[in-house]
Order: sequence, then structure tokens, then C-alpha cells
Amino acid sequence: MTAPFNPPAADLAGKPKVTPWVPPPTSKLDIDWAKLRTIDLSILDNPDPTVVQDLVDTCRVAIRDDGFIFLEHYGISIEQLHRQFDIAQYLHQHISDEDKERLHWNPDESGTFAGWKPMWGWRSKNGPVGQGYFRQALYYASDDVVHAKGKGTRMNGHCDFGTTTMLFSVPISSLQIWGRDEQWRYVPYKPGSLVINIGETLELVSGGHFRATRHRVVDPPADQLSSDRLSLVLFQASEGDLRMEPAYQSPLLQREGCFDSQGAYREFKRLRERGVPIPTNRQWREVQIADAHHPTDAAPNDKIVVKEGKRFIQREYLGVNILLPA
Ligand SMILES: O=C(O)CCC(=O)C(=O)O
Ligand SMILES: [Fe+2]
Repeated sequence: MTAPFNPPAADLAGKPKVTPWVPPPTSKLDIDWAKLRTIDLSILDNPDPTVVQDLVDTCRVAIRDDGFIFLEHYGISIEQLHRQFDIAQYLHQHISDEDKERLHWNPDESGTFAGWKPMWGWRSKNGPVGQGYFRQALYYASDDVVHAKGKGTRMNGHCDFGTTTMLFSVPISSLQIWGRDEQWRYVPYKPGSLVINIGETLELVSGGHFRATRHRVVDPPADQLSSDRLSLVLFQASEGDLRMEPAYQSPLLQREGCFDSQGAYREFKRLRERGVPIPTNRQWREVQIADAHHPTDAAPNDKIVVKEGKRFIQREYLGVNILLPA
């Protein structure tokens, strides 16, 4: 049984009055949505062990094959969830120019990924230490200048470098995942649910049993182009000093060994075989954050390679080659 989430009341004295966020309309277009499995946590309370076992089996397949999973009935009501959107909307509507400047994302000095980021034209240079954090992002309605500069991409294709990421499912469809059939597909909206996205650290630690799936953010479908998109995301941190190594002592790896078909795990295995030192969690995320580019900026570490007629972006971090669909 999940413990009830019981935050302080919204109308406590001294709290600002926050206007409710109204979910924008979903896309009515006929879209070939990504098909994700759902983990309904309330099933864990079911007295029938076969029903619970079914959930466990679904979970295992979703973790290994999809890496993107809907989570439902996790102990937070849709009203409580929407309050987080109210607050995010309030933040973006009320933040002053002075606070934008004071809190401007400055990884070189703050050493974190947190901070206010403009629509484009990020100032970051080098050396940030990415920690787990909660992000309230506002993707503005499609803008001709940004569209032309970024060619419709709002965040370049990537795998999250941490353990798990919790994305609040949102009505404006911009998030796309790269399927096993090498096609980008939009993630559909499932009101009130969280989209759990497995990151590279977990793929590595689990010896490839958990799949980190590539994803990106693009302009929404044609009927949503004029809507702003609020996106609330919780990134889970990992211990910076740990090496990006599988947890060989885990009962699962002892029993089944490592699962060799996947991205990050396979790349790191090659590194080990070549005798190159395995980076720590901190080194791995720092090198990636330092290289994070807004799609409107040049990305000097990117190389285009063509494999079997398909164009890929190749990046190289600490001797590991990352291949992303272009
Ligand atoms: O805004 C989204 O839906 C996804 C953002 C994302 O993939 C990221 O920040 O890592
Ligand atoms: Fe991501």
C-alpha cells in the first residue's frame, strides 16, 4: 500500500494565490503513437498472487525491452499532480527579469544543472556536476526563428545519464522515443500518470537488463503548434564516485549474467575489453552535460555517419562512442 501523499493545503495563510493550470487540448490527429506498457502499482495490493505475478512479469518486459513505462496509481491524485502544474505555470508567469538574471543557469560557477534557462542561447561552457533535480520547463509555442534554427527539434536525441527519470505525462505531445524498429514515435498522453524513463547508469549497473531508451523533444503535431508546453521532470541522481560498472554481486546478474544486446552496457564492455579505465558516474554525466547543446547551437563534438543508408550522429565521450539517430 502506497503511503498517502499529504502536502500542506494550497490556501494556507501567506501562500500566493495560484491560478489553476488548464490542461490544453490533446492532439486530434491520427498519430502512430509509441506503445508503452503500464505498471499499475495498486495491483501490488491484490490478494491474488497470480495477478501480482502478472504485474511483475509486465514490469520485467517493460524494463528490458522498452525503457519507457507508464506508472499509474502511485499514491498521488490527479488533483495533487495538477497542483504541480499550477505552481510551474505560476513560476513561469511571475519570475522577474531580475530573478532570471540572478538565477541564470551557470554550470561553471554553480556546478549543477539547475538554474533558469532561456528559450535558447544557453551560456553554459564546461565543468558542471549534474545532480538529481526537479525541473519545471516551459517549451514556448512553436516560434518561426527557433523552428528554423533548430529544424523543429527542441531537445536533441539522448539517453538520460542518471538512474531513472520521472516525466509527468503532459497533453502537448513533443516527447518522442526511438523504437527498436528505428522509428521516432510520440509518447501519448495518459492523464495523471508518470512516464518512467530508464537512464544509462541503471542500464550499466543492471548489466543491460534495464534499457536506457533514446528520446528527444520536437515540435508537437500540427494541431498543437500554437500551445505552450509545460513539462515537469524529476531526474534521479546517482553516487558520483561509483564506477560505471555492472553490480556483478546482484542475485539477478549472478543468476542470469549480463544482457549483451544494449547500448550503454555494450559500449562500456568494449571499453573494459580495450583496457580503458571505466569512468565514474560523475565523470560520465559531467562530460555529457558539458557537451549539452540546445538544438539551435552548433555541436562541435557531433559527427554525422551513415550506416546502412541511415544518418546517425556520432559523439565520443571518454573513449565511448555514442550513436544517435540524426
Ligand atoms: O520534456 C520532456 O518531455 C523530456 C525532456 C528530456 O528528455 C530531458 O530533459 O532529459
Ligand atoms: Fe531526457
